[in-house]
Formats: sequence, structure tokens, C-alpha cells
Amino acid sequence: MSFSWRTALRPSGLWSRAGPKSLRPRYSLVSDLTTGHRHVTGSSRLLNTKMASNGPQVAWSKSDIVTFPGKDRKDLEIPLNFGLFFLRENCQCPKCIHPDTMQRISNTFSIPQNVKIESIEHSDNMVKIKWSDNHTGLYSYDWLRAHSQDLSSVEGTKSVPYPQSALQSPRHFTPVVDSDQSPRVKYDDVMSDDKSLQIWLSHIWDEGFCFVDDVPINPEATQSLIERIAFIRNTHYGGFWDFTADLTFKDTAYTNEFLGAHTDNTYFTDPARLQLFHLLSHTEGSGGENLLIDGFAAATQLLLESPEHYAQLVKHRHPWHASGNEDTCIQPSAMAPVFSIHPDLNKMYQIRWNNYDRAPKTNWSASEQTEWHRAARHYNEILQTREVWTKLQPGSALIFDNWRMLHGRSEFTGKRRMCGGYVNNDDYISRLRLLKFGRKEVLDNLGNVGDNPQNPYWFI
Ligand SMILES: C[N+](C)(C)CCCC[C@H](N)C(=O)O
Ligand SMILES: O=C(O)CCC(=O)C(=O)O
Repeated sequence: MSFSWRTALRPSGLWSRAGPKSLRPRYSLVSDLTTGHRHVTGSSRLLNTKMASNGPQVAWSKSDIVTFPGKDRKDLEIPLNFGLFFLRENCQCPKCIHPDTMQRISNTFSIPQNVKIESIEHSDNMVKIKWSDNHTGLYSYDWLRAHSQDLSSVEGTKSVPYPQSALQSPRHFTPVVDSDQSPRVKYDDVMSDDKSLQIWLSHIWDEGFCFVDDVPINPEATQSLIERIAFIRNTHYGGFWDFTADLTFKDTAYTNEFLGAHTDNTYFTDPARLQLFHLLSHTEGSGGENLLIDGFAAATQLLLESPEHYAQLVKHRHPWHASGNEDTCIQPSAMAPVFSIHPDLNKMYQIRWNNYDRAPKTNWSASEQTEWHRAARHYNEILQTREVWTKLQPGSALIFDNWRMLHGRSEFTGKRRMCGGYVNNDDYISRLRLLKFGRKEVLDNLGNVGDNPQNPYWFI
């Protein structure tokens, strides 16, 4: 069953989405803000100031910083400092933070880099900010206190341009693929002999993804296919998944909404390396196409176009999170950057890119925020030029490297049933090295950091 790789009509803006009506905000905070309005000028006056005769005044904001007095938990007055773009991008209103999944659902890259505050209004526990891009931002004082940045102490340092020598060693970049070029294997071959299994894993490593054709259209065969590589990675979504748009888990994947280009598991210390999708059925509706982008190829283009922007995405580490389910708030043990460079082989080996799950970072200066967002916007623009869309078909599974490839999904209607699973990095790489080199060669090179494809360790 052949695929028709095609460039779908680009959704209006990568992060544009139209959530189903049921997910519209369940509450509006504006009514809470109509009583006892308070505002603050740039002075150190207490919060209980009355509305000045000329209406609410903006707290002072120098260039890209805004500060307004708040109160700490002991009710003592403290300054609350924020990078302007940081504050706008991290609006906590239900149009920006999904009320069910707690994920960012606003489109960071549609917010003007030079967005400004037009007015600020305070109530007991909330701040309402009218932004120059016509968005009304809502912030609780608890959130503001927790994210106020000591901007003076983390002075921005211009990132050193990244050396061109860090360019990825030769690897098939898949800027655009069509059905003739897509790497494909056959289910029966992969299931029956190790040589075909090795070819399959080599396609994934070398090109970032691979199709498996003639897969029996059921979850059992799909699970067996994944387990041909290694045991399935268990997460808070379970092990093998068989899902539809029913919010079984509070994550936008379990909706019929548009999902912009992202990598999964940015919130885990150890994100799953492989992800396999097998569409079992899609009836009474349309849409639901899948997006693939070679994140390494896009990163190399960024490095060539702007070593400084590349360096920003290497340098700044972010808190990520998965907090949709009531009993879950998962974050990596240490904050992690968008681009991770291997400490021994000095080449990119992992991308974390997920605007929904990137949490607000506070330990950086206003200028560092501005620089990082410029770089992220640049990378996002490159990604948009490299989008490749396909409509998965039952019987053909798609597996891809979640540390390299970004994926997404167009919104859809009707009943759509998808199954699949994750595989850990270490289990996949172990399987790949042993199949390619044999046990003795692998054991002889456990610590060999030679930068060449004859070295099993080189396959990270
Ligand atoms: C388990 N399944 C793949 C169906 C959904 C997983 C949700 C992934 C999450 N949005 C993330 O970006 O990590
Ligand atoms: O529903 C799909 O096709 C993909 C969902 C997705 O992107 C994800 O689960 O991360």
C-alpha cells in the first residue's frame, strides 16, 4: 500500500489549532477582576492603591523588563521582575494554558518579539495585563511570585557562536521525502530474520524514520513488531497504546486537535528514543495527517545561518513538564536544552522541542530571554520550511527517532484509532550495535570515542 507523501495545505501558523467546543475555557476570570480593581505605578506604593484619576497606569518597564511590587508570603512587599516577552508568552489564561492538560496552547511564534504592556489591573489575587498584541493576560499572584526573575543577577552574556566543526557527521538528512524515497521494510521480513531487522534499525538511525508495510491491522501484531526491537517503554500513558480522541489521558494527543511539530517526552529525564504509530482506522471524518520534520537537518541549517542562534538553543536549559493528569506532574531531574551535544563525541544527539510542554524558565536575564526567543523563532521558521505531511494508512506503521525527528498531526473529525509504543534509547542502541557489529566488536569498543562509523560507540 503506497503512501502519497504530500505537502498538505500548511495550517495557518504552525501552532494554530481549533480545539473542539467542549474544550473551550470553562471559566472566565474577567468577572473576578471587576471588583476592587487596584493598580500600581512605578512607585513603591502599597498594592491597596485606588484607581488613579487617569486610570490604571503601567508599572515601569525599561526596554524588555517589567517590574511591579508584589507581596511575599509574609505579606512583605517585594519587587516582581519579568522579561516582557517571557510574561506575555507565559500568560496563564485558559486560551493560553489548556484548562484540562495544563499545556501551553498559545502560539509563541505568533507573539511579536517586541510585545509591550498597555495596561495592568490588579485585584486581590490576580493581575490582568492588556498586551499590545490585543491579548488580555491573566496571572495569579502565586504564579507571579513563583516566577519573578532576579534579572539583575543573571546578566545576559552574548553566546559564543557555535563552531561549524560541530556540524553533524554525514547522515542522510531527509529535508523532503516522497513515497519513492521513504525508507520501507516489510513486516514479515522484519519479524522473521535478524538481517532485515538490522536493515530496519539502520534506516531509522540513518534517516530518522522508516515505514513497515503489510503489518496486520491489529494491535497485537503492532505490539509484536515493536517488541522485535526491545520491550516497550512504560510511561504514565501505559505501555502499548491503543488510543482515540477521548482525553483518556489529559494530553492534547488524546484530542482531535492540531498538534504542531514536537518531540515527545521532553519532561522525562530520559525521553523515549523511538516512537511507532500504526493507524488502525479512521472513519466518518477527515484530516489526521501526520507531520515529520528532520530536526537535525533543520538544526544544521540553523547553525549555518546563525551560529549564535544555534548556540542559544544549546546553552539555555528549560524546565519541561507533563501535568495534565491530576496525579501527575513530571519534570526532568535537571532542566534540559533544545539541542543536546554529546559530551564525548561532540555532536548533537538529542532535540527537545515541544512548545506545549516547555515550562516557564526563571533563572535567566531579560536579554538572555530575548536572545533565546529570537533563536527559537528562527529555528521554528526553518522547521516550517521542512514540513512533510502524510496520511498514514492502516497496514503501514511509521517508526521514527524521537530524539531527532519532530512529528505532529493535523486536526481531524470522525473516529480515529491509533496504536503504537515507545522504545528506550539504551535498548534500541544496544540492539542496533549488536546487530551491526556483533557482540565481540561492541564489547571491544565500550569506551572508544573515535568519531567514525566503524566504531560501534559512534552510534549514539
Ligand atoms: C502516548 N501517546 C503517544 C499516545 C501520547 C503521548 C503524549 C505525548 C506528549 N504530548 C508529549 O509530547 O510527550
Ligand atoms: O495522533 C497522532 O497521529 C500523533 C499524536 C502525537 O503526536 C503524539 O502522541 O505525540
